[in-house]
Amino acid sequence: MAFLCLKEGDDMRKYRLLIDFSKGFRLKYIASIIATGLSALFSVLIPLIIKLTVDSIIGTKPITSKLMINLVDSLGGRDYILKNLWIMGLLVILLTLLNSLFLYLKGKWSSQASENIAKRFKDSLYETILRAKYEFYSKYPSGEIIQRCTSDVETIRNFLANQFVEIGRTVILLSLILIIMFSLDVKFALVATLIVPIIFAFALWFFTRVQRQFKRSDEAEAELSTVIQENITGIRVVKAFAREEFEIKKFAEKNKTYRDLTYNLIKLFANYWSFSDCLCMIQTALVVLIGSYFAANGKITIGTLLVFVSYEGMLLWPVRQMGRILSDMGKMTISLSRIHEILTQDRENLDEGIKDIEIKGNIEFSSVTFGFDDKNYVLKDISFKIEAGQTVAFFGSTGSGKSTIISLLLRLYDYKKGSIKIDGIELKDISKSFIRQKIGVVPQDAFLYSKTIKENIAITNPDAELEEIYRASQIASIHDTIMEFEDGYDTLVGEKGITLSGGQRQRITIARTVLKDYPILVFDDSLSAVDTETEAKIRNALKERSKNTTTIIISHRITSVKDADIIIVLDKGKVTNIGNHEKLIREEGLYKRVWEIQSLIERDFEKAI
Ligand SMILES: Nc1ncnc2c1ncn2[C@@H]1O[C@H](COP(=O)(O)OP(=O)(O)OP(=O)(O)O)[C@@H](O)[C@H]1O
Repeated sequence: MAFLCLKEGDDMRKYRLLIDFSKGFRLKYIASIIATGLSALFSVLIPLIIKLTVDSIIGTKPITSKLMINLVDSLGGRDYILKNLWIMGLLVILLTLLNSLFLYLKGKWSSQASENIAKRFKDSLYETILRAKYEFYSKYPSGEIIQRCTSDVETIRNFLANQFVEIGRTVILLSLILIIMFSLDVKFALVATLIVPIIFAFALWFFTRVQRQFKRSDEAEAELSTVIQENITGIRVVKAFAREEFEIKKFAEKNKTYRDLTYNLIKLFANYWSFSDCLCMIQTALVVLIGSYFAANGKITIGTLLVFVSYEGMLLWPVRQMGRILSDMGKMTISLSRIHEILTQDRENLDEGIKDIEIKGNIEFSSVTFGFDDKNYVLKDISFKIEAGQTVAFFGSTGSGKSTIISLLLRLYDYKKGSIKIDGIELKDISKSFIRQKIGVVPQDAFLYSKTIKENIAITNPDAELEEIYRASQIASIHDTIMEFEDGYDTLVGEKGITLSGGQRQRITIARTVLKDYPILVFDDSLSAVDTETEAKIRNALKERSKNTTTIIISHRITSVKDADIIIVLDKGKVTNIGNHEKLIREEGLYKRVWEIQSLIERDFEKAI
């Protein structure tokens, strides 16, 4: 899709974005503007027909316009129409109907185009977000991303559906009205437009100023939603720490700020509309008073007076709206920039690199140094070697860099210094999607979708037979628990479904990972909520399942890592000790210290029971 190919560039690029995204719907917009032009024309003709009737059919003023002469002739001539005045009434009804028809078509076409453009924006944003480089997710908070995909797109959709075509309608309507007014009577036209520039300037000034208030009110509303969302998600914390009173007060304060800002906005609008109405009334009164004076003195006809009064009504509303539209354009431009910023994010190139090689599971890190930025290194000169089929554990204090090693293995980030080899091939040369299909990770955060347990497990292998799913769950020691649920594997998980314990969630994510045959398996602190006995059962079942799988375990618990072939101890991004349990409990270092403390606690616990 050509409209998806965006690169960073100057400010005009964001408008280019809009043009690119409207591809295929531009004709609809053109048709919509033509329809709006026609509807404006028909509405402008109505007062002229009334003028013709009053001045030249009922009255005796000669008809000067060629168009009107032709019209009267085609309707049967002046005398015939005078006897059948209903013809003019019918003509007015016909013009009103045509006006309505074209207004309907305008709305229909512009909505179709804007809805489709908004859909394109959302699809593209979603695709970019999913394909973005991993850094992207730490750069933009999720709330911010959601806001750009929803309210920013909505601002653009609204502008394209309503204001964009409205600009066309206003320009056409104003042009027609001004041309007709000035061709009917220049002096009276000047009177009829005397205050119009002031009304327009006032509208523009007000709506530009009010944008800031809108922004503050929007922010206050977003804060209110965040408080609700955080407290509902974290209701256990609220209850456990008896924070209800505090949270209720916090909400009430934010709610008050929001109410005050909204109230302020309503007040501002009330002031604006009353003052603007006042200006419009002065303008209309000027037309009626001076127009009546001109008519009484024979300077203009009654029909002309009627036309001006009608046009004044048609003219003032779009002028006021124009101020709003122009300031909304500013709002739309900001939304467009925010969307443009997301759409120009670098995407991951998943396919580039070596594919279709057999991964056995040999891993070698040589002097790898890595930092999320250029100043602070999280991994410093890391070297180790893992042979296919071995179980390796990373042990270290929190923040020591254990998960970062896995991120590098998955090519979520690229290392700049040192070398990582998988089966002798430099990791950077292997395709990202390929390597991710070969490394099964059970992450720290046991995330489950709002689907059934079966669907959650089968994510890694949607074609898996039920028997295979059962087997994976048995390895993860969760099968019996699932069978105890009323709906078994069809039990729904998530907000509308069953509430699972942390350990149950972890074991379901383990079942999900072992359902597929990965040559390398990673358990990133993913057994922390499982008791040690169940953990041992899971590890034994895993060993039995595949002797050739390289298994990487990350844990703070000695019991989780002590049976590993190699334990790699990390401290502040450096490897401090490497060896098996027996070797490490004899060496001075973090492992020995933690082992001593944990053994002491276990002994005390056993004595107590
Ligand atoms: N995306 C990121 N951007 C910047 N810094 C990060 C990022 N992810 C992790 N870090 C930092 O890198 C360091 C190592 O983090 P890492 O998650 O690898 O530690 P860990 O040993 O797995 O810790 P834990 O046992 O608590 O999970 C920490 O100081 C952390 O703050």
